[in-house]
Amino acid sequence: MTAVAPPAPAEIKYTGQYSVNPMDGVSFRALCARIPSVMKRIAGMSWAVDRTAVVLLVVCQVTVGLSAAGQLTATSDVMRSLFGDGTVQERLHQALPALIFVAVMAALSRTASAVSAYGDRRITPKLTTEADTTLVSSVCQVEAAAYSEDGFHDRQEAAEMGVIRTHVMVADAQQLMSSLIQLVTACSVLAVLDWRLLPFLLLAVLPAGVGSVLTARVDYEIHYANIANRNARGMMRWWATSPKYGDEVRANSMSGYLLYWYRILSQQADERSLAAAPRILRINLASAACGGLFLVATWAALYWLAATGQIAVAIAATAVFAVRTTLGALTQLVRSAAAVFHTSLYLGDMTTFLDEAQEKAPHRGELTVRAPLDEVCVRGAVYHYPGKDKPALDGVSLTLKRGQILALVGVNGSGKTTLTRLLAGILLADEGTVTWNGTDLAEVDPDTVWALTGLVPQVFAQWPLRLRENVNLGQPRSGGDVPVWEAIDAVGLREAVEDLPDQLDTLLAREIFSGVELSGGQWQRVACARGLHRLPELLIMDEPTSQVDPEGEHRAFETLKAMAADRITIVVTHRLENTKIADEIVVMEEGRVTEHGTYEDLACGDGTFARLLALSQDR
Ligand SMILES: Nc1ncnc2c1ncn2[C@@H]1O[C@H](COP(=O)(O)OP(=O)(O)OP(=O)(O)O)[C@@H](O)[C@H]1O
Repeated sequence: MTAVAPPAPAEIKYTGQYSVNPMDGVSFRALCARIPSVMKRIAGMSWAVDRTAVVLLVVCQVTVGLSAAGQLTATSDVMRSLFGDGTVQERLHQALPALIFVAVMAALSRTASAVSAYGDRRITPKLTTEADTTLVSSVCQVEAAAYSEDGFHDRQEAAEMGVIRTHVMVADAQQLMSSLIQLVTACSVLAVLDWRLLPFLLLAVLPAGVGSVLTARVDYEIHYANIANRNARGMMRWWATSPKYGDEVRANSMSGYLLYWYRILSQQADERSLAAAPRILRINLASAACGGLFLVATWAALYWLAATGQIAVAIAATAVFAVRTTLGALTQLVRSAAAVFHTSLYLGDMTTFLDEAQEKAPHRGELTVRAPLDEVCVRGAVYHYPGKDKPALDGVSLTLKRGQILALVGVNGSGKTTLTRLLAGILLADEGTVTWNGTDLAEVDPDTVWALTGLVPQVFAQWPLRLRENVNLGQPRSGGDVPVWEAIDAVGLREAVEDLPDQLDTLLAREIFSGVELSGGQWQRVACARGLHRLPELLIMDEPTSQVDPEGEHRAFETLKAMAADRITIVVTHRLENTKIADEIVVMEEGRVTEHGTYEDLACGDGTFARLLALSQDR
């Protein structure tokens, strides 16, 4: 077999309504004007997580600033004494108190800086956790339809960067504050010495500030252009490295192609970064050249003032310190302002996404539904997935009564899963209604619906939790472990669980130290046990036994029959023999119900069900 070179992955572009970089066309002034509002937001977020630490930070910043002013003023006294009259010993003796004061101020400044770093360490982890959990909970709470919207996941990826930036946010804001305070104090001292030096100094650092903001903007542009690549790369990384898919990757010799794909995606992102490098170099060179020029002018002005006798040599010597302190504070100020600005870009994405998630959270109504659930009724339901012209459901009507088992069958893509999502209120119909006990789900608080629902989906989660929580999903029923064992018995898993090292306490995640892995069928039995453990009013099982052996499957369906009287049960299945347990079978085709009846009616008829049944027995 000749090896064929693999096709390169398509260039992924972040497109659609949200693909426009929010920074495009925004003026430099507008960019700088964002900084105070970002500082306010950072202060607000920090205040919310740790007020004491915020107060500590402010006190420390003020202390650092005041001690800088004290050091400068005392330095001026030291210089005056050193350049004054008398012997060297006398002049040194005279300068001693001011020197001691400088040392005390320096110690105070260092201590305040250390305490301030402590304050930062107190706030930052809480802030990051807060931002992270807010993001996760917002995504968990959006209407399920939002997941199908174009670019939703990409915007979530962009928002993740805002969370990551919270690591440095407080440190950046704190440096900005501290350099601002130091600057004000140093400038005041310098102004008292000779105000004519100030404009030169400002001009010396301004180009660095402009350069930093422009560089931050270019960085963000690259970040924005790479969002889709990062998103796809992250998913690919997980799928390629997760042990769950390790066999498939190896036995199908996929590693080569996956790595090739992963590398190309990374290279596409790198190319964008490299293309921007010359722009950043030009910005940095220009800002360094302008800054250097003005700095030379500052020193020249100082020299000229001293040489022409306009300021005393002692003052000029102090001015050297003041210029250095001011320069340091100014440089720090522009750097941290640029960093805060940089952070603001990512925080902007995060808050935009959180606002979007808030908008997409269910706003359905205040009505509630309560057990017992006697009837679920679908009337003329139509549903389109976002961006799709063809409806996934096209005018479905049916009524389900308490105690009834309904089987949903049909070819792949005929709309069975979508119908179950509407019945459980996960999706709302575009047209028509779904009612529970006569109440339209569009007006009901969805939490009250889901409190009465148990869903075993086709693709179920394998939670990295202990076995107990994998069954009760962290919602234990009264009776301790008894109901958990009952659910485990109902799916025939007791023996396997008893063999586990810690039984119900066993962690089901091979990737985590001391965790164990179950077989595919055992995992599916656990998923079924979850649905049964909830004793729901509406139980939906979508292909619940596709990986389970015949004995387990038989047992699961026997259990369903035994439990059916107290609920409405829906089973989606391609194994048509299993539909014998159903009181009614509904056959779906292209989003419509085309046949319904009992197994005997449909099997003896000449419709789709009979055709599919014959095919399933034709071996
Ligand atoms: N999240 C989604 N976003 C967009 N389209 C979707 C989504 N889920 C399903 N669809 C589309 O809706 C149609 C019905 O899908 P559905 O999953 O309901 O079919 P099904 O009958 O359950 O199929 P299967 O037997 O394969 O499970 C299909 O055309 C499918 O492509």
